[in-house]
Amino acid sequence: MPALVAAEPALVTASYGRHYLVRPAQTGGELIAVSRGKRTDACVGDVVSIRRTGEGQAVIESISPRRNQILRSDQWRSKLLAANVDQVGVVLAGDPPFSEELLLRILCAASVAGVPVALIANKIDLGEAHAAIRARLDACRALGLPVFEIAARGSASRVRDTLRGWLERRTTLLVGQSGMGKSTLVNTLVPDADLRTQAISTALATGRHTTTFTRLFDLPEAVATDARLIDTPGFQTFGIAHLSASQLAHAMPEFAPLLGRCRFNDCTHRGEPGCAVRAATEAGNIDARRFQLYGRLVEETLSAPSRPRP
Ligand SMILES: Nc1nc2c(ncn2[C@@H]2O[C@H](COP(=O)(O)OP(=O)(O)OP(=O)(O)O)[C@@H](O)[C@H]2O)c(=O)[nH]1
Ligand SMILES: [Zn+2]
Repeated sequence: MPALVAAEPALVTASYGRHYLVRPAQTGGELIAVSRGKRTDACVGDVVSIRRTGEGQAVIESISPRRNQILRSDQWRSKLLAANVDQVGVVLAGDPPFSEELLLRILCAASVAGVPVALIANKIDLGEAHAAIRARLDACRALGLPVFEIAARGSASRVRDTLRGWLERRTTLLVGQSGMGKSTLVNTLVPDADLRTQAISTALATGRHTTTFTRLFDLPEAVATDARLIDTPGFQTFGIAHLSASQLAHAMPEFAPLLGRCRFNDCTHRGEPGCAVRAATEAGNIDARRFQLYGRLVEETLSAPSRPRP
């Protein structure tokens, strides 16, 4: 049957299971979309080709090539968080204490995707808890990661002033362990986020009004110019089964000058004799905590029976 409706480009602005919201480039607004056939792997940030099927509805026919994609995966399946982003912001806090292992997983996934990361240390009003993570934040700064310090529940204008320059003219993927205050931050940056979330919940019939889906917001001009924010549900795990041991080693910036200097070409920098990375750690030139966490991640990658390749 010939197609009666022309295909048009659109941006995926929300995803929940097989249901999407898409914004047609020509008309703006939002349509509810499903993907055609069995391929349901569009994600927020994708540029897709759609065809309208009825009032406010469309099918996704194809996905444009991505310039990058951030995904998490276990040994069985991988889950796309977002595509075509300029940067990742990791929200963390001292209370509850953030997991440094979880942070390293995100850093590795973003590094392999070629996407820069900044840390957003929240809840600085909790003086003691914030002081407790300061040394770890400094270790990240020493590796070249920007670290912003905010109190999302405090002054909105201060939060905006701190983040504006970093947000402007970019698409930012915001991720975080549950409880770090990411929702509070999103509401500070996008004042009508809750209302819009409810509208999306209704449209996608998610049945819940919390962030159980990923969505893209345009930041108000008053907050940041030409900026988009992709909010993801908070998580407690972040699988990186799609990464190889070598990719993990290359995702550690402090290993870079040492790679190729170990005795064995295929050194995984755990227990092998003549390992230059381990020697540097023992000499105090590499942060021992990060080296230890890296070892854990490599162990997990090497013991995974098979890795899904996206
Ligand atoms: N003291 C303090 N508490 C904050 C701040 N920002 C957020 N919180 C609190 O931290 C708790 C978690 O905040 P949420 O914004 O719900 O956290 P979330 O990271 O979105 O958590 P999930 O919904 O589980 O993903 C809430 O009780 C917030 O009120 C802050 O700047 N200072
Ligand atoms: Zn080595």
